[in-house]
This record gives sequence, C-alpha cells and structure tokens, in this order.
Amino acid sequence: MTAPLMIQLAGKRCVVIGGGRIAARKIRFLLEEGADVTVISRECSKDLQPLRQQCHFLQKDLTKDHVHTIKSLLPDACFLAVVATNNRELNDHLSDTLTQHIPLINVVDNQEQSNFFFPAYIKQGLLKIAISTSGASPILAKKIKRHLQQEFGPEYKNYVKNLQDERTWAQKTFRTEEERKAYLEKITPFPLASEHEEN
Ligand SMILES: C[C@@]1(CC(=O)O)c2cc3[nH]c(cc4nc(cc5[nH]c(cc(n2)[C@H]1CCC(=O)O)[C@@](C)(CC(=O)O)[C@@H]5CCC(=O)O)C(CC(=O)O)=C4CCC(=O)O)c(CCC(=O)O)c3CC(=O)O
Ligand SMILES: NC(=O)C1=CN([C@@H]2O[C@H](COP(=O)(O)OP(=O)(O)OC[C@H]3O[C@@H](n4cnc5c(N)ncnc54)[C@H](O)[C@@H]3O)[C@@H](O)[C@H]2O)C=CC1
Repeated sequence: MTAPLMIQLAGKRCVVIGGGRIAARKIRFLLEEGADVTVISRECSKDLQPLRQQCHFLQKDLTKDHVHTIKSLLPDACFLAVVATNNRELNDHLSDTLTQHIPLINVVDNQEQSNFFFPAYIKQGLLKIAISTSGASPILAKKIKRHLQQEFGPEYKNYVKNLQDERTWAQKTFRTEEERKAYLEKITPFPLASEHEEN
C-alpha cells in the first residue's frame, strides 16, 4: 500500500544503482528536484551521458560480494535509493542491505522491496499533479497524465504564483478566517480557460 505525500528532495543525498535507460529516467527526476545524486554503475548509458556531469558517478561492476561492502560506497546520510540494474538477483541482494541504511528505497523491478514509487507527474510551476495506480498499471498512469496535460497547461504557472501572493496578502490583511476564505474563494476561479482554446 502506498500513500501520496509531497517531499522535499533539494540538497538530499540520493543514490542510484545502475546507469541504464530506467536509471536515467529516475536520475533526471531527482536532479530536477535539486537532489544530490550519486550513481553507482558498471557503465554509463547513452541516456545517462547528458546527466553525468550533474551526478557523482562511481564506475563499479557490482557483484554479490558488494552486498557486504556497499555501505562504504554510499554517501553519508543517504536519504533515498533507487536500485535499477537489469540484474534482478543483484537488485534483490542489494536492496535487502540498502533497506537497513536508507529510509526511502525504490527497486525498479520489485514492488515488494520498494517503500515508495515514482508517480507519473505534471508540473506547471508550483502546481504539481502526481498520478499513481499503486503499481498496477504504469501505462494507465502515463495515459492519465497525458489527458490531464490538456487541462492543466502553462497558464497555471502564473495563476498559481499569483494565488500564492494573494494568499500571503490575505493572511496579513483579513482579521477572520471566514473573511480570508471568502476572498480567496472569489479570486480562485477553476477551471481556467485554456490558452489554446479559441474565445
Ligand atoms: C511500481 C513502479 C515503481 C517505480 O518505478 O517507481 C513501476 C514499476 C514497473 N514499471 C514497469 C514497466 C513500465 N513502466 C513504465 C513507465 C513508468 N513507470 C512509472 C512508475 C512505476 N513503475 C511505479 C508505479 C507507478 C504507478 O503507481 O502507477 C512511471 C509512472 C514514472 C517513472 O518511471 O518515472 C512511468 C511513466 C511516466 C510517464 O511517462 O510520465 C512503462 C511504460 C513506458 O516506459 O512507456 C513500462 C512498460 C509497461 C509495463 O510493463 O507496464 C515494470 C516492469 C519492468 C520489467 O520489464 O520487468 C515495473 C516493475 C514492477 O511492476 O514490478
Ligand atoms: N520501474 C520502471 O519504471 C521500469 C522498470 N524496468 C526494469 O528496470 C530494469 C533496468 O532497465 P534498463 O534501465 O532499461 O536496463 P539497461 O540495460 O539500460 O541498464 C542496466 C544498467 O545496470 C547496470 N548494471 C548491470 N549490472 C551491473 C552490475 N553488476 N554492477 C553495476 N552496474 C550494473 C548497467 O551498467 C546499466 O547501466 C529492467 O530490468 C526492468 O526490469 C523496466 C521498465 C520500467
């Protein structure tokens, strides 16, 4: 079972084991959120190549024996791990050990060993919409994201920023919660007319 939470990743130390296509997708997400990412992998794939300079890259051919020494390769106070090699058995062994040292763990080929999943995700400035099917169908999550992207276009960037400023102003200005709520309800129309719609 998973529950949705919005989490601060800026400056957090994260480790990704494996440097292939799927690892690169998760690394891109972590870097965009400002995480401090260490990658441990035998190779750096062409998907990872453009991100390599933004990570600490440790080239290692991991074996089952690393299960006992992996801790020495991890950054201090590591907050989150993604285990993403294409070797299911190695992923299994590493995950068992990493779980003992790192609070958040995602194993890309094993839902049971993961304590969080990556959702499909829309970002328009401060507005973030995450979609999960609890691991049942990542493709449905992707399709729902594409559908919602039509509704939540770039017009939401400024809109949400302005609402934040208005709310700060209202918190200073109105004396009662009732008045503040009434004002904020009034200035928060939804849905916005899409920028692409005519008239
Ligand atoms: C549990 C979870 C764990 C996690 O990765 O966090 C997970 C697990 C697995 N995915 C697998 C396969 C695929 N995943 C995708 C795509 C995405 N997968 C994502 C998330 C998640 N995938 C988490 C649950 C999300 C939820 O709750 O719904 C997305 C949303 C976000 C992201 O990856 O960042 C991203 C779409 C993002 C976007 O486009 O916006 C596609 C389609 C594609 O690539 O186009 C396929 C091929 C089709 C298929 O097989 O279904 C496999 C089988 C691997 C194997 O072959 O063995 C496993 C392993 C398993 O289920 O055990
Ligand atoms: N969660 C998700 O969203 C998805 C998960 N998957 C799973 O992700 C796994 C990885 O897929 P891809 O990235 O496409 O594979 P890939 O073949 O592109 O990459 C595998 C990476 O693991 C590294 N690696 C393999 N053995 C290693 C070892 N002994 N030591 C160090 N590094 C090692 C390789 O150097 C390579 O960088 C697949 O096995 C699949 O089960 C696949 C699709 C989606």
